[in-house]
Amino acid sequence: MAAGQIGYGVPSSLSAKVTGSFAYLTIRDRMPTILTKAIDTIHRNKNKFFEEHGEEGISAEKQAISLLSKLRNELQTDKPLLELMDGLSDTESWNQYMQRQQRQLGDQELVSWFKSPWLYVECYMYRRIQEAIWLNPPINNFDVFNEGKTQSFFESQQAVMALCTYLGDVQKSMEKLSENQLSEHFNKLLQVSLWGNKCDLSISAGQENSQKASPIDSLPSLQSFILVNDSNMVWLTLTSSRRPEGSGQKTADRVDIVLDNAGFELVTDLVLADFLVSSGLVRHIHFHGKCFPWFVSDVTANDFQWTIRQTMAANHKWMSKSGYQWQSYLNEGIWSYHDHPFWTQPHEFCDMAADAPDLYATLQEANLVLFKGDLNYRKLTGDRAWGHTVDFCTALRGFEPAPLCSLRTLKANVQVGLQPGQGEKLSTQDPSWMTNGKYAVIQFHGPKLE
Ligand SMILES: O=P(O)(O)OC[C@H]1O[C@](O)(CO)[C@@H](O)[C@@H]1O
Ligand SMILES: [Mn+2]
Repeated sequence: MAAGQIGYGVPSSLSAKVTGSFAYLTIRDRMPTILTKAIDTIHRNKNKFFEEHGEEGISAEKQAISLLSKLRNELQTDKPLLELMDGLSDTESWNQYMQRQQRQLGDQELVSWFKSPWLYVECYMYRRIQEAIWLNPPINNFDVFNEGKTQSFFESQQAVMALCTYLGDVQKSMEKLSENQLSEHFNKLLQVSLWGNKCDLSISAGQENSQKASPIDSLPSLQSFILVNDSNMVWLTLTSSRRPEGSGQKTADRVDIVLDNAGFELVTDLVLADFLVSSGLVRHIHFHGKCFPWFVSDVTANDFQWTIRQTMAANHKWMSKSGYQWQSYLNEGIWSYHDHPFWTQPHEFCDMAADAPDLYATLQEANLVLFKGDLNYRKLTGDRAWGHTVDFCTALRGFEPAPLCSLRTLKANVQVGLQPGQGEKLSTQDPSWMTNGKYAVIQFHGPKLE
């Protein structure tokens, strides 16, 4: 077996054990910065807590800050990870996962920030942030990342208006569109949703990272940065799901979108979902979001509802029209929002069938599952040191609930399914191609259709 492999053909997890690696730099530099910002945000909201809850609010603020400072110190001094203490519904499962990690490490050393898999410890940090909040009523509903998410939405208003206007125009002429025109619009909106993923707040450690230009106009110049483009397979999957065979019925029953970030990215996902439904390509959309604030900018139920309300309230005809349309899709059950604790756990997706069989069964009902973003890609591939030419299917290790597609800009050093030599060429041209968010993939796995 080659060095760094845990079983036949399965490479080891990325981790900060490799000094100087992206994982190492993230844990050493970016994660403490995120914790410092969370502490600062709580502190800045002190007056609000006092106004709302009096002295109790102030002491909860102090206590939450002290837990987060302690967490930052544990991280920076590579202390062993600690069991969660908050007794919530997912606590036991997190603590069991820690035992699992410990068994893999053996009894020579303890599970710790710089020794354990990067995916695991990064997820664990967000769960510990949440523990610090949950343990401190009356501020236990506070979202430390809310300000950044709402700011990113407001700063992208120009782009959102341009996108909603484009959608409105397409919808006006929808009846007259040829199959080719429909597929062109589909490709554009798929790519807008792809590049929407450039705008997450975690890669920039919470720095402003919004979209200002018109998203449709930017597409041609971004085309050459798409390293794998399986959009044709996605289109064929949608159009061949028109069931039953030969009946002339034109609609795939369900597409699931596993959401990533709030702000501009979420709007691009909603616009794509609106197009899929209003064009008659798809009957239902299930959105999957997070149960609590996660990886700085990820969508929670609160962000999802807030975004739709803001879009409805916009002082722009096409934007507010879109917002009202989205709300009515939700009211009519054409769209629905779901969350499941598995999305805020550290597991690789190949574990889903065993560890969250109910969620796996839900995804099996979809004709297509779209996975947005970098973290979902890391979980799809297990965040492992795969060679670039390894098949996507191999890296999925049996995770195939339904035809699936990852829409991801590259922000972590795992990328499979490239052509021989493609990775090497990119490394020469742009050494940070895997982490600078400039490149992207539309990577599909499912039955190959003609
Ligand atoms: O929002 P996305 O696309 O999942 O990106 C988040 C990514 O940013 C990072 O936090 C950057 O380190 C990665 O850990 C993570 O994969
Ligand atoms: Mn994210």
